[in-house]
Amino acid sequence: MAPTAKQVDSAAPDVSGLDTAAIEAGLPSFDADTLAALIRRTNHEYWNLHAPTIPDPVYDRLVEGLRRLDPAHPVLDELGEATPEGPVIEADATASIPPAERLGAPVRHTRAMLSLDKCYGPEDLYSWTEKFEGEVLVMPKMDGVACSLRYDAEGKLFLAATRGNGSEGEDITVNVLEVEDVPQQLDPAAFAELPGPDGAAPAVEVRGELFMKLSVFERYKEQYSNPRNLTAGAIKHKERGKTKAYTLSFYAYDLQGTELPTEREKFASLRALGFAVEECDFVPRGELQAAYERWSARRSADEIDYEIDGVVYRASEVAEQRRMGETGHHPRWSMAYKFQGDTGTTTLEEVLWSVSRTGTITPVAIFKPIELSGAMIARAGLFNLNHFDELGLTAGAAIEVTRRGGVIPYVERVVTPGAEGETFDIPKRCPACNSEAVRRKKRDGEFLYCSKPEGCGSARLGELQHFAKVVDIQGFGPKVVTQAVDAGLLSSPADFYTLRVEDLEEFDRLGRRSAENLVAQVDAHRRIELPIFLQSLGIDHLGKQNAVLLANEFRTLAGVRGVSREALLEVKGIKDAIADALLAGLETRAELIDALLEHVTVVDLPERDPEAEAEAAAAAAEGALGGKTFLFTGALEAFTRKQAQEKVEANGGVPASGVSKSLDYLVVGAGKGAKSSKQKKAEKLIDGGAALKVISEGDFLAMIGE
Ligand SMILES: NC(=O)c1ccc[n+]([C@@H]2O[C@H](COP(=O)([O-])OP(=O)(O)OC[C@H]3O[C@@H](n4cnc5c(N)ncnc54)[C@H](O)[C@@H]3O)[C@@H](O)[C@H]2O)c1
Ligand SMILES: [Zn+2]
Repeated sequence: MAPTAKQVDSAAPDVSGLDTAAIEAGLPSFDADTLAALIRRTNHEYWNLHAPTIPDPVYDRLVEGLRRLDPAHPVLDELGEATPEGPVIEADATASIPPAERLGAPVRHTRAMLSLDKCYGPEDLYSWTEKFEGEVLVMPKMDGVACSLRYDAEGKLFLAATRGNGSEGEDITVNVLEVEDVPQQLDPAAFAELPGPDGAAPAVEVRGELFMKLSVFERYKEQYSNPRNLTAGAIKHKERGKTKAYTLSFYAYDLQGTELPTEREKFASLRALGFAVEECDFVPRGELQAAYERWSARRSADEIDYEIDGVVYRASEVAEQRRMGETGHHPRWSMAYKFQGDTGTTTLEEVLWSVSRTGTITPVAIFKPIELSGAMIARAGLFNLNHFDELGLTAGAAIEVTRRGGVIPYVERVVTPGAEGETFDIPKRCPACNSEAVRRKKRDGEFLYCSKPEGCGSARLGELQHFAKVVDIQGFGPKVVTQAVDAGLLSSPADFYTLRVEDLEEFDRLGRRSAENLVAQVDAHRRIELPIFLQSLGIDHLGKQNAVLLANEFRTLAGVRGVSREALLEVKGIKDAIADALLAGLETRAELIDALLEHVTVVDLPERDPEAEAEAAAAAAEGALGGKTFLFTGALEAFTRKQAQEKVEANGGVPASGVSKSLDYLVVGAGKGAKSSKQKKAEKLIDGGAALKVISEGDFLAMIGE
């Protein structure tokens, strides 16, 4: 027995609880079944409930993800609206049924109304336009309800149908007759001139979008969430005579059934036939991205009276369209470039130059954090030098930022330049290794490169991992560090301290939980003991042993930084060559040290007290803690709990597991926080006469002579 729909559903993964953030985080790792289940769920929410729960760009990524993993998946044919109940009527056969009798009936389109292929940036757009010859048509991507209109041999409208699921739509003819924008009779002169196939009369089909102007929607905006939903409701109204009052509009974007050779001629004909074609343009190839940006700017500035969610490009030559053909999903000769989620305006603070492992030096805009499509964004890569030059960034400029594909932060344009007009220069040298920086032309624009990428990239990866390892920031294996470097998030060890959950969770197979752990790890290491700090810098000859030696000798970071060659040579074990290497290393790392100090506190050693040192040395020799028991409580600052226990054991003491009368010392951490229950219990015992002592972290360190 074939499984019923219900059984199939219960076998599908449960995705009902996933919200936008969870979906975005999981996208890179979802399998085909999960993607399919999510697409089914969000389709239903969007088309049937008219209540989408995720932004369109995220939905589009789900579809794209599934198309990549399993192009033949049945869910990909289920996109769109559910077909209404009842026997399906062929489009041509509707002509013999009075429109009023077929309102709401399912209608089979003569040719499927396909979806559109999507691109998310200038790279995809330009590589698509390289696939054909001739002019490119650019139109707004209207956010309304797709509609097919069919005219008979006299040029009279006999059918209007929705797109539905692409192959079958819904009859809306009687209602469309109430839409003034839709001609019921084509202009006879223009119609007579249309070239039909092989000299026959053309069977004209006009496709376009029914929509409601924003100025009209004003009247309804209290009761309806958006003009598209209201348009859908108005055009499918089951009661006669109700549609007219909504004053819907129609944008014609496709004329079929004629032998016109170009889109230019088709659009001229549409106008002559009586359609009010909104703006559309034939744009030189070099200006396709600019056309997108112009529509985006006009939309942000409220200069257009209808909702659009992107622009649509189309190869104008019909011969090229035929050559390219279509997939089951979309024509290959058209491309939608959709606006990406929210757009926001913020203030540009700085431009950093981030060096990838392979030596590409990319400008990164740093701006005042803004929330876009549910995430806080504070930086955006600037793609290539052409984009950087075109933007004309100045410090303090108001910039418009989007998330491409609903995810990737992108600086669209400068809204107003900064008051001071301070510009940003393209660096002459690689910020990572100081080798010369060179400009090179590639297919998709000009880029900046480090002239010595061999040493540059791998050396920096090593430096970053060395830092994380020495400071004991866990979780930053080569995979994570590599991705962070490639994303422009990490180029110096100081950058660990500015990593944010939102950035990391985008990484391959990472997810929110792990991203949070990584950031927590970094946060837990904002106090670094001097010897560890010195060792973390990755200076030649400044390994663990010499770091401890220098720290013990010079006590403070300032002391180490200001050390003279003579003073260094007086330290036992430090010879000429090593002293020189250390001094040179400290100098080249000066910037790094300063950058780190903006995020971390280096715990210096206490000032030297020769007497105490002698005592401590003597005590250490016989085991300073003499078999006493120690327990630690509260937030320890100078060492971890594990290190504390090791110190107890190394100095002849015994770590205890709880507060009791037999405990000798309770060591209270120097970190802030409420009194612990251990400390309260210990104080009670002391009040009751126990010999137990409560001491500070510092007292403990003094006992063991540190
Ligand atoms: N957020 C969600 O949960 C959710 C769920 C399902 C669908 N959606 C959204 O619904 C939309 C429908 O998806 P799709 O892939 O079927 O459509 P699409 O995005 O591929 O666009 C195709 C449609 O664009 C319209 N269009 C507007 N202007 C046009 C022009 N100038 N030229 C050609 N076509 C033009 C046509 O009606 C056509 O049917 C998408 O935007 C998708 O993101 C969202
Ligand atoms: Zn370099």
